[in-house]
Amino acid sequence: MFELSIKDDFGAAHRIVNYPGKCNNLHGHNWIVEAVVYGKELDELGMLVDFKKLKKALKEILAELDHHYLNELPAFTEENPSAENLAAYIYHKLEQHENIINKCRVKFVKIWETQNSAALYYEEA
Ligand SMILES: Nc1nc2c(c(=O)[nH]1)N=C([C@H](O)[C@H](O)COP(=O)(O)OP(=O)(O)OP(=O)(O)O)CN2
Ligand SMILES: [Zn+2]
Repeated sequence: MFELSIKDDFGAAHRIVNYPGKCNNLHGHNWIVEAVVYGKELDELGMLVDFKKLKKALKEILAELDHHYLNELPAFTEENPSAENLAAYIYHKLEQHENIINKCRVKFVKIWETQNSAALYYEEA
């Protein structure tokens, strides 16, 4: 089995609705996102999936979040844009991306909200 890991980041505003503290207020983060994919079969170039394609896929997904007020996006009007929900959102977008689907599986998405706090989303195989 082979695993590939990439990282990217985005900056946005959010609030955690009903949070009993300051995170209920509008504030921002520079989130750092790590995505790990895995698979068995390499292509004729000896690659699971080209890092360029993998990074492009993640960048496209993060571009829809970057410099937005996350609570106003359709994905986060019903649930808070917490680190957990953001990690799950990115995971599901990535697994459906044309550069990923049929080439490899997403193992996890990990998102750092601050230097010291991160959430990781994965699904049982
Ligand atoms: N499990 C989670 N807990 C919290 C989340 C979250 O997404 N998942 N989010 C927040 C807030 O968004 C907050 O901005 C982050 O809080 P915190 O890690 O406490 O960051 P601070 O910079 O305020 O850290 P201090 O150590 O308090 O300075 C809260 N919790
Ligand atoms: Zn926050």
